[in-house]
Amino acid sequence: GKGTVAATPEQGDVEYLAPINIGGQTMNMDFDSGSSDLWIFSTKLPAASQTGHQNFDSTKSTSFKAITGASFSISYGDGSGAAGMVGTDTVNIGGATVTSQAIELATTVSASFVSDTNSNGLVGLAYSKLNTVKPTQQKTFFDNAMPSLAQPVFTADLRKAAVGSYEFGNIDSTKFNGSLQWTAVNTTQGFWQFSSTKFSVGTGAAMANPGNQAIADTGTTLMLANAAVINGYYSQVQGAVNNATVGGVTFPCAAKLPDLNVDVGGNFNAVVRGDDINFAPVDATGQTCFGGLQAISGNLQIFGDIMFKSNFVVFNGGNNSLAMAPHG
Ligand SMILES: NCc1ccc(-c2ccco2)nc1
Repeated sequence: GKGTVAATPEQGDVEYLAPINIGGQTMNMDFDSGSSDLWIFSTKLPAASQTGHQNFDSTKSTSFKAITGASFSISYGDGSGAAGMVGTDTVNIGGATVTSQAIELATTVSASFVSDTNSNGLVGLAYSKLNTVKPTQQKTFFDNAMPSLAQPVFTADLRKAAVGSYEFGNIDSTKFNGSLQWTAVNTTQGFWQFSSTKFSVGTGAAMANPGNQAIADTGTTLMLANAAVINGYYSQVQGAVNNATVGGVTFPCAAKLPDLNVDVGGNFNAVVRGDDINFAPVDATGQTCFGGLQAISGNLQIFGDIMFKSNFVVFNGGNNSLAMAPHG
């Protein structure tokens, strides 16, 4: 089988939401290739946390089964998190269906999830080894769906301020230009991870970024790269400054932003368009803009939605590889 759902950006492309059906109930969810729990807002939450959200009611699903004694607890890089209980139910994403998918019913969620009323949970699409359910770890939707998918793949087609799509089991060649370029991924840490040891800015010379890795993460808004990339890139942007008050690099909104070229797995170069690196104005005057490329320390970079806006991405769970091509 296969399934396709629309991926709709929140205001400002902060995250992309897509509908899934759980035991007959539709929930708009944040698909996250950087984590591996499918958790949902539920009627088990305090009433105040449920306000404004779609809340899954397990008592209204005839196919829901609790997993006695199972629980989950997850925290994300941005400090947000959720925890609760676990059951199984039928999950249908655009036609791709898993009859006994572990669904994690939140009994507590952090404040930033409560206030993000467009999102009613996450669909984790990284490797199942990262799943937080105890005492028995559970599988992701993609792992469970794979054997019945026409191809063992899912694709992300995320667009700047426009509706895109997530697709399971099929690669829609009308959604990208040219040919897909492939790399193997390193699954050791449970991410869709690859090396990225070179980069260039605009038409500039390639610069080394030795020992660096990156993950493809649809659940992170920005593109988080190490100091070498940040300095190499923003040294080419007139008026770019590290603005501690705002919390990152800003530049004049009128700045002409060069493309960023990053090596993927030593196999190909991915282009992140300059226009996609202009993330948003920092205030209503629209004079100063916040960069979509921001710093992260260490050598595991996080290529989030900013990278996906320039590239159609295929995740192949059959042979643990990943492909990219410019959007069509
Ligand atoms: N990268 C995982 C992830 C996704 C969303 C969120 C989030 C916090 C508040 C609203 O959304 N946090 C982390």
